[in-house]
Amino acid sequence: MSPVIEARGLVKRYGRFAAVDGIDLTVEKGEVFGLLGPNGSGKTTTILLLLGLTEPTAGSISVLGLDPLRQPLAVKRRVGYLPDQIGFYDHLTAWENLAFTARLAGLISKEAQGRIADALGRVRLTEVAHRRVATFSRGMRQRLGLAEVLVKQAEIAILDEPTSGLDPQSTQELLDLIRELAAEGVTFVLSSHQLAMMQTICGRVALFRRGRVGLVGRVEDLTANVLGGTFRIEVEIEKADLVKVLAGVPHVSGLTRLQDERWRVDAAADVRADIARRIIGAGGALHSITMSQTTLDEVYVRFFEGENHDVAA
Ligand SMILES: Nc1ncnc2c1ncn2[C@@H]1O[C@H](COP(=O)(O)OP(=O)(O)OP(=O)(O)O)[C@@H](O)[C@H]1O
Repeated sequence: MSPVIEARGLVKRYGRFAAVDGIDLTVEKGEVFGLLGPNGSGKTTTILLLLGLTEPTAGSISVLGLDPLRQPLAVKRRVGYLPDQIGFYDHLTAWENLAFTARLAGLISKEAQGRIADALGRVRLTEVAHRRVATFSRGMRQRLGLAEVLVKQAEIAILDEPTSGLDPQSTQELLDLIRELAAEGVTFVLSSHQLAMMQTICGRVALFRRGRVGLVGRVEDLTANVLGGTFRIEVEIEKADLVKVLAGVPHVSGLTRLQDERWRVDAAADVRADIARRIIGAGGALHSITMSQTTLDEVYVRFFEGENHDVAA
């Protein structure tokens, strides 16, 4: 494991208000790491701290082994940042915008030409390379943002709401590109409220709550932590009392009646075979037994609903 981002005890205060209130974060090389949380929970402030765009009140940050505050230019050179509204020069073409990026990255012209052509090819913008960016759709702008990451060969890309406003196909294309680049070792930090998208792309996510990271981990692990069961099994039965049938079955953590004979079982393991055997053994009729994946959406809703229960570690 080689961490590319490490934050310890990070605090950012505005006056007496702590926008970031003691965050510890470790992101490994090649990870796709998600920042989630309600508006105002501190995600953007954390990103600004990582980029050296604002000064921490306390704590330490290391990005690619650099201190963003002391070495902001080195960090900017090696980290790509795509804010919600990516700022391109609209009156310039895609190619010209990337040429500008290349110049800032200190590339000589010949090397820049090759990289720009390759990057535009990878993000499928070759055909519109010489069109003004003002005419680009949001999906094209997002892809051009990733082309920038490619041109400067950024090792980390931080993307804010990368798929908001994109149609399903453009979303898919962007996510495929992110996956490809992550497989090549680029580390991604994504901040988004689109939970279903985050669940498909992020290896780990951090749930922010009032300036702190309440939970961090793989979605499956958060599920176990927040919902008490990783596996959700739906059972449709007849002529059996599921409450009695399941009494004492190992790994079962919850039972909810959804409709007359439809039940949901929460369990810490895949206990479908065991459940089926017991229902038949009790003389019941088993109409269906299916397992559904818990969504990040449910984890999120339950986590923030549970403010008073304080499920956070
Ligand atoms: N420059 C500032 N001065 C004062 N307060 C600020 C400043 N920047 C951010 N804040 C406050 O810090 C808190 C955290 O803001 P931040 O933008 O980090 O939240 P966020 O999680 O990114 O929210 P969103 O999901 O809306 O992007 C908010 O209450 C915000 O009002």
